[in-house]
Amino acid sequence: MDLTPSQQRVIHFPFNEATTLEVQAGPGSGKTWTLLNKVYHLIEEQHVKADEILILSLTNKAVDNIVEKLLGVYLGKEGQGHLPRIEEKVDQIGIYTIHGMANRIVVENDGIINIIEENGWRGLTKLLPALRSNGDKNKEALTESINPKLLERLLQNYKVKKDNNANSSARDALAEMVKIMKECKVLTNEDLILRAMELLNEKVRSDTSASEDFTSQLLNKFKVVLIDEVQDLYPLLSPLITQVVKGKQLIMFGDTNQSIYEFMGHNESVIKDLREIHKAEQSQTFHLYDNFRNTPEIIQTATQVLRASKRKTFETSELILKEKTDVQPQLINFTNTTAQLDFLSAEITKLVCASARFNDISILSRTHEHLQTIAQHLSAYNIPYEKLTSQPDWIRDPRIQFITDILKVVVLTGDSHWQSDFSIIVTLGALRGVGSRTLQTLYSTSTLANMTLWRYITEVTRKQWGTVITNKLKIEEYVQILRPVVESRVYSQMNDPIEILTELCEMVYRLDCPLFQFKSRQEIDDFQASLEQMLTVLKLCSTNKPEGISLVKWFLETYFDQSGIYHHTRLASEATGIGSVKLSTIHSSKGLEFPISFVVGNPRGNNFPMDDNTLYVGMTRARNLLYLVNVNHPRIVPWEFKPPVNIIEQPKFWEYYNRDLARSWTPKQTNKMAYQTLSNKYGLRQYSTCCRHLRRCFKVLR
Ligand SMILES: Nc1ncnc2c1ncn2[C@@H]1O[C@H](COP(=O)(O)OP(=O)(O)OP(=O)(O)O)[C@@H](O)[C@H]1O
Repeated sequence: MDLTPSQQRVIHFPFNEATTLEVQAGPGSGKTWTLLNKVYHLIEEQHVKADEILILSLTNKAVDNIVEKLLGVYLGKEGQGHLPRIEEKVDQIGIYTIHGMANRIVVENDGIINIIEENGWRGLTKLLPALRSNGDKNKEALTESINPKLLERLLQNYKVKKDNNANSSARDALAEMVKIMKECKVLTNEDLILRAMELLNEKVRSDTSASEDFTSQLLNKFKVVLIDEVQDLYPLLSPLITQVVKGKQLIMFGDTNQSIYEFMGHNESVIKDLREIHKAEQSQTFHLYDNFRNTPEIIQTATQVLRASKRKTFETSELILKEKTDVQPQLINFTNTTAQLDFLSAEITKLVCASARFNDISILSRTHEHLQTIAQHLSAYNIPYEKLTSQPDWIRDPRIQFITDILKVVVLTGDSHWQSDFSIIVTLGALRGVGSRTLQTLYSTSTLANMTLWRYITEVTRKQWGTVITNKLKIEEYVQILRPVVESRVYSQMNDPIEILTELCEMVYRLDCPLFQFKSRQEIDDFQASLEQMLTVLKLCSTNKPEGISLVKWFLETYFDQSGIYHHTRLASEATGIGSVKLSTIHSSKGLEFPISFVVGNPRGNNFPMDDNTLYVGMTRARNLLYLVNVNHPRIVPWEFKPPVNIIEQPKFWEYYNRDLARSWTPKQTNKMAYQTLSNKYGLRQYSTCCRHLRRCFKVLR
């Protein structure tokens, strides 16, 4: 692809330390493409070394995308023959998510840490002393029925001193929570950023010019920092990024209309901070507003969603735009979920019969729950799909979190660098019959005795545990099952992923944990899928484990990053098969594009209007065909849309579509007969109802 004059200006912007280049760009204007070419130019023409370049983004997916496409840019320019040299060079570039960078700083200085997940919050709620509201209904107080989400919010407010509504006993309890989290080395994502900032500041104060560690390198080695999707940064991140950028060349790319994390705080203040790092005369702003992605019909409708003041007013004649298709975005509303789901599967079938590929299609929704319902429906029709979540499903599965915590207990207990009771609290607290009172008593008496919780439950006899604990047998059983494994250190010697997982599951099965009491076949299938993914990541770890560390420890230290690699490999290998429809939240679809997108609202859910920017991001992911299904937005008004077309009857559109994707196409490829046969055979509503009925019978028979 030839670079446009505006892209060229960014790429040829001279390299000078302590300068800022801000690139403001619209959707599909080639921001990422320009960033990649800029990196190539910095290294090959402006003589900046690969390991002096730092690229930061907010999501793992954006980082993966950059790594993969950067290899593509190099290969395009230098040819396949240079692959090993190119890979080595791209490897040297520092490409991180901001949390990934913070994590490296903290682990390098403080050792392994626990980033708190759903099960962790649940465990912590059990440690809260039983407090009652002080009677004032307007004041938020801790009660016995506090849920994990509420605790997370209360703690967050407490830390930023916004807890004026909490009563004094609630405040004491929150102070106690903060103390426990500190003792157990448990961090929230916000804590991680703040701790990284503290550590970086400590380095600034000491002389680190000769140090080789990562934290010092951040300050001294890198010369250029490129930040992608700068509109997604929120105020908490600002001090850390500002410190890293100081004195270097900052090149930031962003589109304020795609800012979708405003609930974390205003992005404008971050942009202001970044603009002020270097002097105004050392800063320049360039614009990219061409649109290579969306059809004019799509971008026009998407722009309509923005307030008039936010719309960029450019003469269309100045811009590079795609040709018109004459197929407007398709607006459709359903009053119930079944009808919506039936429409999705029927329309996907139609699209595929009309020459689209499964891989071309994305379904974007606001919530994971809605996507899960859609996923179940697609699997009933055997339509292949893939979820594009920022975190793979298996990591978010509470059962897998429990298994991983048990693995931490058996592998890390007794490790001198790992003085954390957290996994024990979380796993004990998840057992049947182990309530708040038991957990609180055990934890406070072990702290008083100056012992870790593990030492306390294994060394102090149960008679001494006190009378408050009524379910001592349960805890003894836990000790009996885990103790031999902890003491024998058997897991540290295992190298076979299947053996590790099998042993682990057998051990977990012996613990009486309600999480493993499945209520439906679907739950079993979901858990099995998660286990399979965990196994794949374990296998991956066994192929890249360095010398001198056990497989399980390597897994515990790196599974988060490794699962990203796994996810990626799976998607790549999939490209050769029949492909799959991509299911994603709008937030996770950031930076991606798809030939066809369905942006769907949930007709049954809490259907508050989508905010302008989120909807704008969702709509601008579509290259050629956009469906707006149950989209609830004040500026998307039905009477401004033409009635939906029968897409299989639009040969001109399919000619355009295939040309845009550089695929050859003849009208014969649109197979109306196939669609007719399928819909006659399976019907729409009938098939779905019958299918659900069959699944229910099947479950009973099993
Ligand atoms: N100079 C060019 N000529 C032709 N196509 C281009 C050019 N630059 C970018 N493109 C194409 O435009 C599309 C959008 O590019 P890219 O994904 O980089 O946009 P973006 O600005 O990052 O979008 P968004 O902000 O919406 O994520 C891609 O398909 C890319 O290959």
